[in-house]
Amino acid sequence: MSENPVQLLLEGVGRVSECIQTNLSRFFPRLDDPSPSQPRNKTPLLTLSTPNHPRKPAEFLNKGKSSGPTTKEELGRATWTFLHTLAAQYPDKPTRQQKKDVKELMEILSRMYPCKECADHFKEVIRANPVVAGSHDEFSQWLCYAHNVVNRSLGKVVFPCERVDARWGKLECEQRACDLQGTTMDFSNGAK
Ligand SMILES: Cc1cc2nc3c(=O)[nH]c(=O)nc-3n(C[C@H](O)[C@H](O)[C@H](O)COP(=O)(O)OP(=O)(O)OC[C@H]3O[C@@H](n4cnc5c(N)ncnc54)[C@H](O)[C@@H]3O)c2cc1C
Repeated sequence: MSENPVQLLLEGVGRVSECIQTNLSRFFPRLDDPSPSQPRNKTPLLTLSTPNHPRKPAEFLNKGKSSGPTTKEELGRATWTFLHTLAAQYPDKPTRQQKKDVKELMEILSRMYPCKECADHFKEVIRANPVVAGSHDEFSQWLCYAHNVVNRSLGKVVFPCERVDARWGKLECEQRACDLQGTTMDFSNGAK
């Protein structure tokens, strides 16, 4: 038992909390319990973090990320990961529909990206540099260029686009099951 008064207080509150939870859980079974009739693990609904109980509250809700609202930077990194991974898997010979979809996706992003100043800036970026998506190489290079325009405007280092395929490989997926299928015949009438 610790002699530190704050520690003692926390331990006391922790015990009261566990007692309340044990009693409450008799009235409110956990939704994820596969069989209410079987004995369940006693996982408290709420835990306090003390040196003796080092569980972090809400850890399970937010794996690997500090709690709190998503920042502009986190959103940006996640979105670039999505976009560059999409480009890495974009087929060498995309279908007409895939070329149309990828352009529309960029347009939608420039209207609906959940950071208004970023969306407005991206609108200008794609207006000045229309999407080029006739092949995997074209689209991944265009995206790298567009990302660099954003990088420059934020005073960040410009990425060497000849290394884009090394940085953003295809998604790891058994037997390439995640690859987007393209076409071996191009019916696009030269549309890029
Ligand atoms: C469409 C869009 C518009 C944005 N507009 C703004 C804005 O106006 N204002 C603002 O503050 N933030 C904006 N952001 C967020 C910003 O771009 C960054 O994502 C954020 O600042 C975090 O930057 P970061 O340094 O962690 O790396 P990020 O720029 O997020 O890049 C992630 C990783 O991608 C790699 N990378 C970097 N450049 C390239 C490239 N050219 N090609 C390929 N890979 C590359 C690097 O390995 C890097 O670590 C925007 C994000 C998006 C998706």
